[in-house]
Amino acid sequence: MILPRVSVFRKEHFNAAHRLHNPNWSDDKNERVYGKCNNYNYHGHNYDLIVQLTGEVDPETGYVFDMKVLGDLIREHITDKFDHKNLNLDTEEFKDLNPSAENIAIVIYNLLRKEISTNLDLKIRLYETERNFVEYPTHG
Ligand SMILES: Nc1nc2c(c(=O)[nH]1)N=C([C@H](O)[C@H](O)COP(=O)(O)OP(=O)(O)OP(=O)(O)O)CN2
Repeated sequence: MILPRVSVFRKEHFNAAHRLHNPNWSDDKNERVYGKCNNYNYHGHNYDLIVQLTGEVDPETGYVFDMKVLGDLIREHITDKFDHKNLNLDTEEFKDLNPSAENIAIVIYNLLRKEISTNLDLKIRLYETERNFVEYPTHG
């Protein structure tokens, strides 16, 4: 029997500070490429995170995945780690990784992927501002 596949979404939120900076470049080049995002003393964003899971609807529960449990997983593995943190200074993940929206989405994906069955496709959408957002991965 072919079971219908549905996507479920959970939205969470965290605030964090960061600085976009490439240590292999001169200060001038960093300023030219990243502009105000290279501010020496960091700057903050209100990140909106949308986690998408896609899979078959379990005929017994009617669920693809319990969205309450998904919220708990995101809080435990993502927002408790990054909320109200300076990503460059306070987190292991971005010690040597530029905390662009793209890299933050990849890090979040890799942290959550370990927690969720591979029967489910996982996709991350991260809003850095109301107008700037990224998705990872680009397929699935
Ligand atoms: N590919 C990427 N481009 C940019 C990133 C990024 O992570 N990946 N980050 C930034 C800035 O950190 C931040 O997003 C601010 O960008 P900006 O466009 O200035 O922010 P707003 O949308 O709030 O401002 P507007 O007034 O709409 O310009 C930049 N680029």
